[in-house]
Amino acid sequence: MVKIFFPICNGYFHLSFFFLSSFYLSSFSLIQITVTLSFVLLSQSSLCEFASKPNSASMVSTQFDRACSNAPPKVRVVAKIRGSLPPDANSEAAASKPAEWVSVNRESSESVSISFGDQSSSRYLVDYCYKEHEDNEMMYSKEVKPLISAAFEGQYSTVVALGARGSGKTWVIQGSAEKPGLAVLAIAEFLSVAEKNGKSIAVSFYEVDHHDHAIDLLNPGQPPILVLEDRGRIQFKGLTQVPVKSVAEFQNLYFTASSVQKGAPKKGSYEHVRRSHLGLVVHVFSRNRSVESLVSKMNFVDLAGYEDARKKNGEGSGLAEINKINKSIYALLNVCHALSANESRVPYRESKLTRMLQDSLRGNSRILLVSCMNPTFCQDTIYMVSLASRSCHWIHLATFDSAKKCGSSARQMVNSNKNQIPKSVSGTGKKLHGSKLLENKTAVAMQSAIKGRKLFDEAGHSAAKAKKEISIARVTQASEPLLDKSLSEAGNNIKLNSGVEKDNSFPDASRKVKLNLMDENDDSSLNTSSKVELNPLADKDDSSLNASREVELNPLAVQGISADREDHQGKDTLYANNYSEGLSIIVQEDYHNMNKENNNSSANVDGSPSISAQLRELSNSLKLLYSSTPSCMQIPEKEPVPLDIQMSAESMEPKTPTIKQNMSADNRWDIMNAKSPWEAFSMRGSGMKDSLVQEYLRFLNTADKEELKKLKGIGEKRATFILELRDESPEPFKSLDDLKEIGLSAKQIKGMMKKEVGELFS
Ligand SMILES: Nc1ncnc2c1ncn2[C@@H]1O[C@H](COP(=O)(O)OP(=O)(O)OP(=O)(O)O)[C@@H](O)[C@H]1O
Repeated sequence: MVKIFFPICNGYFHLSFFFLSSFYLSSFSLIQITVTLSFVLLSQSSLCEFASKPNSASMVSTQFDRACSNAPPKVRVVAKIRGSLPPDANSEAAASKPAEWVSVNRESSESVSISFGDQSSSRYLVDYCYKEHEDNEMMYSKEVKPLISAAFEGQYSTVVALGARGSGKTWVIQGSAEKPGLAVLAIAEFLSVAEKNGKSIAVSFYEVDHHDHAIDLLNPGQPPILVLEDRGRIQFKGLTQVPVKSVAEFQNLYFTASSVQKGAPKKGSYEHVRRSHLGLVVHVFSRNRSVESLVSKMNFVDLAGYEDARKKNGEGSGLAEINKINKSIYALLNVCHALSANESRVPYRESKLTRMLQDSLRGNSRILLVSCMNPTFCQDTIYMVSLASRSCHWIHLATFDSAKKCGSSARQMVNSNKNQIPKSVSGTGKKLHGSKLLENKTAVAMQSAIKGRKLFDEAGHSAAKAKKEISIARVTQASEPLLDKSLSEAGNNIKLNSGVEKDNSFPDASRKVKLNLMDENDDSSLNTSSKVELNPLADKDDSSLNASREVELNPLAVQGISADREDHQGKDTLYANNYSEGLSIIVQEDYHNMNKENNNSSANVDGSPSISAQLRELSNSLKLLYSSTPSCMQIPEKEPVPLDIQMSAESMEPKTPTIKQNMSADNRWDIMNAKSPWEAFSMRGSGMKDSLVQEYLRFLNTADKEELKKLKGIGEKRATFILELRDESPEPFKSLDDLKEIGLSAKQIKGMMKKEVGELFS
């Protein structure tokens, strides 16, 4: 028996599954128990589905959201359909039929939805969409000019153009000599206001390449720019600032530097595709140029074109570059999402670009994402728009659902739920943006679910990788409140079969989801193999939860997803992509439903334990099994055995195979097989070096300020900085390379290590 409840609230499928399960409690009797599991399925696909359904309720939501928060949104997302040159000048433009491919629908006074081709059921919510005939001037006066006035009052801001290749990003940011882009138009305004107010303007121009190196384009040939942080203030080592006094001077500088960067390639030519992000920084100074007199900064970022790596045939540097560039695009969108969700941890350190922009993104700064769209069919454009939309419109999507559920009495619902829910599941006790609404239970659950996971990453666009991305640790951790008791203690074999039955209306909120705990048709019942797999989304009934030594929660059955992807390729690829985009499962205790179920179960006539007790038992067991399973075991490869030995071995006693544990940690296996004492000695030496480095990094990640200062090369300033880094990320140093973040060169790091080791023998 399966009951499904959704949606509950806040744009996430909050599914409560009531399972009727059977398992043997003893070899003689079959007792059926009902187990309640509450899953909060937080998935990008579900977000997208809500994005695709911005009906009248979304209007309510957007208005409601804005009404709840007087402050303008931190991240604003607008779309821009690329314009075209006259047909004879640009053949692709001639073929463009935007009206046929991109549809824009007004959803409210503050949002529009975008759909592509005949996929009118998939719509992406953005704040505004500029059509192909609406030029940069229009976008500038509506979106950018207000940010410039704010810049003179100290507000930092960042304008980012993102999109597929050839979607018009450079056109939007830089423009051409005849048709200036946003950056050029902005400089004119900056100069004019600066003159009136006695302020001065300087610019910097850099690129972040696929190696994640930031290169100064106004002073090329120098080592990569270093991003340093001193008492919360970001400083750049190696980034030139050039004062500008006129637009012509700026244009000259800007266009020259960007053409040098691009090596003046023919745009659109595959071999010469630019695979780097371009960043322009406009610094506003109150007096002369100095850190102290910096009033604010405004950034213009022309991201490298997004390209689906799977489309590139073959391997090699091109593929690796695409992957790296895509990764940094996801990193930026993750940051935007974290900021718009007001999360406590913002993953600035995941890419150089986000580090470069860090001080312009945080605090009360504003971000404008311009999602550039190709006017003709382009799958990458759809993907980019969906990501941009989700990076900030998740909150609207969230309220959409609340509004739908609660009608006009949304506020009442919030209040009525208040008492039932923990204030903060995540423990950070932090508010969400504009969020009285989000005080309700599912909002907290949603916030918690968003935390600790990346929204956008490589897996987001790859079904196969999506499976890997769902880490055992994360899901297991998230399941802890529920999975509380020992299965092995209970000594029972329990099978959980779960399946998703998808129909053609998959993207609709009404898609069918079925989870079975008991499947009588499944003849693989009571499998006592050493693997536990909980697979709540599988088309086939081949997933089971078996008592085991190894626990794996796999929310995306590869089979299911691959099939889905293939089915939808072409016509419905978008759904497949959305579906595969890192669908995450966070298992959480839903107090309400749990109580309800407990009430039912407390009436067990056969005197069997209550459902919650049994559930606790079951979950504890899983936890125990998982914790007792060594996480890193490797079985050495078998040596080929000569035939004669094989034959004689048949008569020999069976032997327990040798199992090597954590080989990489101590090289024990290699050392055992070393051919000479010297080889063994060298191996041991390098093993010791590794562990010393690890110890050193662990020290940097955990020691207090006074202890840190005991290290050679770490003074008051660096120690403070290290502690600040730890506020951002609990483990900022994962390799010696990360020490560059605190301004140490590779040579200095080596020297420091040598001194530390030398000390041991002194
Ligand atoms: N509004 C417009 N009007 C006329 N032509 C345009 C417009 N926008 C873009 N184009 C043309 O479209 C082509 C691609 O534009 P652009 O170089 O800006 O794309 P891009 O997204 O920066 O590309 P890449 O990803 O390769 O960096 C260029 O030839 C550009 O001149």
